[in-house]
Amino acid sequence: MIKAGIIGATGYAGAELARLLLDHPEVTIAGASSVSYEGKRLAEVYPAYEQFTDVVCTGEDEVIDKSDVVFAALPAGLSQPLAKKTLAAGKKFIDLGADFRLESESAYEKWYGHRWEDPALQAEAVYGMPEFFRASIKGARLVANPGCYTTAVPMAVAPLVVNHWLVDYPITCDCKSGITGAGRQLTESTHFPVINEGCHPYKIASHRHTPEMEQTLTKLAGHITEVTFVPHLIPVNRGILATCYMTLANSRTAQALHDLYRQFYADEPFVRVLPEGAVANIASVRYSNLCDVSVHFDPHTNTVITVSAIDNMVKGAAGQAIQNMNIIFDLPETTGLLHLPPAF
Ligand SMILES: NC(=O)C1=CN([C@@H]2O[C@H](COP(=O)(O)OP(=O)(O)OC[C@H]3O[C@@H](n4cnc5c(N)ncnc54)[C@H](OP(=O)(O)O)[C@@H]3O)[C@@H](O)[C@H]2O)C=CC1
Ligand SMILES: CC(=O)N[C@@H](CCC(=O)OP(=O)(O)O)C(=O)O
Repeated sequence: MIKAGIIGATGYAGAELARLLLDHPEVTIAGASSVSYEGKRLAEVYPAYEQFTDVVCTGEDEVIDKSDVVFAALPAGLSQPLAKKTLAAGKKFIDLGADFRLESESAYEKWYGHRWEDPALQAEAVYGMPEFFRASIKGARLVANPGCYTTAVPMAVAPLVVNHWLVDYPITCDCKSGITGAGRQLTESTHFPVINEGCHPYKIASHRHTPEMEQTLTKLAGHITEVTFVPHLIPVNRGILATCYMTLANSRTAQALHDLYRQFYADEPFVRVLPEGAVANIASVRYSNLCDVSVHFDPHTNTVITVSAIDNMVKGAAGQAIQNMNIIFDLPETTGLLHLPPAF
């Protein structure tokens, strides 16, 4: 069995990792860390886990000592020293935060306000989006797991970007997120009466996921690819919906667009390209590692509109991290991750 440790186990992403790892047939949870709840059982923090785990929250070093693979689900800036310690101890490190995602130190400093502590470690980190970068994840010691919006948007647009079917950049990305995307800490802007019955655009054209999306899409396209990204908070617990608008370089039929998407994702176990006429919806991917993608065409303006839906806690965080772990440990990629979403 693989011994997995979770640093930041009491946060939303850490707790979701625990839920999924408890269901993974090749893993035991060897340790979980918390500063606020040190000495408490994780099931005391999350009563839903009572009788499923006895794991007790400890300090970070104890988790690293006991684990073969360490997942970190911490606020930005805290993972760098932990990754160094974990790798020095001969173990693997998967970071759910942003400390190793950006390939430019100045971009990391600009958007996250921290410096790189060890450029060699940054150079070693691989970006953990299996659908696009699977080969580099195999054998990696340090994986930067993508953010939630930065998973949903590339999934929605990659077939068109990779095959150079688009004429117009930037790509317009209109995204919605469930409230768990903001983490467990209560803030004024995530308070129930503020969120409930609303739909709040925020950080319009100034969100820190913009450079991360552009980094991924630029790699896939082979040339600079920009996005105009507007996130919105909506009153649901889970889910990211990305609606992306793009202009085609040449006129294409709706059939050709569907064929392109179906072929591109044909071998991807977690991507469902929906039949023509169906529309991706966050309700249909809840609690699963699935990404639903639907493709739509407006012949009047030669605009293609694609919609992707993921669960931000699963494919947008903990599930994708476990998918990366499966690849690193040479397990079938779907191990412990094939959960059917509830129908309603
Ligand atoms: N929520 C989401 O949908 C997604 C989140 N992520 C990323 O995952 C990471 C965790 O996010 P999320 O779970 O939402 O955040 P939460 O705020 O819910 O949890 C943060 C965790 O970090 C711990 N923590 C906070 N400050 C410190 C500190 N100074 N030292 C040690 N531990 C600390 C907290 O533990 P305690 O108080 O118990 O010590 C808690 O376990 C972030 O980097 C986030 O960007 C990525 C994709 C999606
Ligand atoms: C709703 C909400 O607040 N979402 C978060 C993104 C969550 C995420 O993916 O976090 P990181 O990429 O920072 O790890 C935000 O907008 O910053």
